[in-house]
Amino acid sequence: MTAASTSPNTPAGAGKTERTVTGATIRLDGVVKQYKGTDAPAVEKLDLQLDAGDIVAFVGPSGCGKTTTLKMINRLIEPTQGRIYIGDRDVTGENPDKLRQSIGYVIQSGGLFPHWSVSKNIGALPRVLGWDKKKIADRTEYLLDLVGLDAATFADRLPKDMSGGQQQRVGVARALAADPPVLLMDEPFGAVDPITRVRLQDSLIAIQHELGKTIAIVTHDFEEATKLGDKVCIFSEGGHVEQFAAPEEILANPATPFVEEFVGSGATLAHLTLSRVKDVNHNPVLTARVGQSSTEVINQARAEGHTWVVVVNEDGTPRAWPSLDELKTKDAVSDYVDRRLPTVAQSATLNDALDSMLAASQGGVLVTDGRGAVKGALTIAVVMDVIRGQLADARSDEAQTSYANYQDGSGEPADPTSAS
Ligand SMILES: Nc1ncnc2c1ncn2[C@@H]1O[C@H](COP(=O)(O)OP(=O)(O)OP(=O)(O)O)[C@@H](O)[C@H]1O
Repeated sequence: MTAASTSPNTPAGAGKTERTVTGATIRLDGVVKQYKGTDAPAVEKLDLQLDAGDIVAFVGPSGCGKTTTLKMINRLIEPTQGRIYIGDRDVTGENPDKLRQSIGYVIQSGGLFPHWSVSKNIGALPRVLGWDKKKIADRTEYLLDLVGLDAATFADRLPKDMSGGQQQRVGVARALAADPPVLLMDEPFGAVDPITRVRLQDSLIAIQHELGKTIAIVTHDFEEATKLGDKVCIFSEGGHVEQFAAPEEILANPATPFVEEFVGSGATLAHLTLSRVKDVNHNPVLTARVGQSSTEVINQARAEGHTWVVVVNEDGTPRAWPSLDELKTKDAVSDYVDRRLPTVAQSATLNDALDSMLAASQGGVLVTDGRGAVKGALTIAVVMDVIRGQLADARSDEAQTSYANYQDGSGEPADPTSAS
């Protein structure tokens, strides 16, 4: 079930090409949940298949049954009827504690044990499974690196001494500790600020590209759903599936009036969330290291037509982006770190890139790979060009009477072929 294979499909969404899949298919077959003492089921007869290696985002109005559906997969909530399969296993009758050892679970704010260090939190399930100390320590280090935290700095910290975003990263590392094929995430990024949220989303996409788990994620945010989801499942009351499709398909062809209304007037802008930083041209940058001769760097930058450079660490992560005039003030490239440097991952959307520029009051943003190394820069002019193009396309699709072709009083567009 966890053998590596290559997905035969290349679904849209998080920008997939050929990739490793270690996840398992999740299948809900006629699943019903009726809570005791309620008149109507919270989830009525749900049939749903989440393909191995996909991220599936559950969205819909409050109370429609998203969380109930998610928690039935790991049996934190017991279905009233129906069967649930993970891979070939019918898990409906399995011991729930055992089942949960093979399903990662991430909740808002990470849900860490507050009095345990980061490494103790991550090693919790491996210890229950009887792994030896060395294997647990190696796995912890690997996972901290995977979620973008330095093991030497964070392994012994208590959750209270970390930011919300860092705690959430540890929450993801802990959920992946025993290498489960399935990861369930319940509003994982609901409690962090918007910039941290974008970083965590990009991190999840990078992790998913590396691991290929099957991930179900509940979110209130349609934009987040379209960014993360290979497929988005839009629920209405009673766990009724209004549409289950790739985000592009939902935006282009809403299946029901409910979906149309849910997606709403934000649909045009939501298209922006489907354009990724990696899909638009970004400019090359010249990188420099601390201690390099400023004259040398300036000469090279001039020869290549740059007016500024990016000072990077050994691993390629950026420290600062001084102009050539700033470089000139010192003999060697300084070790200054600019804490407000705007960066976006290649998997980020153009919306994210714009947010990042606006938050830093800059006309550009550095583009980084999954591990944070600088790959180039994106300017506001490039983003605006793409937005203009998309808005023009969206408008021409709307086939409405426009200012230019309106004929007085008729309410109809003028016939462009008739002479008047
Ligand atoms: N333990 C419970 N007992 C009775 N009813 C419940 C229980 N838990 C949830 N419900 C009801 O079941 C329905 C679905 O709840 P659920 O939490 O799955 O919705 P949701 O879509 O995740 O909502 P939200 O977005 O607000 O978190 C709601 O009407 C809710 O009030």
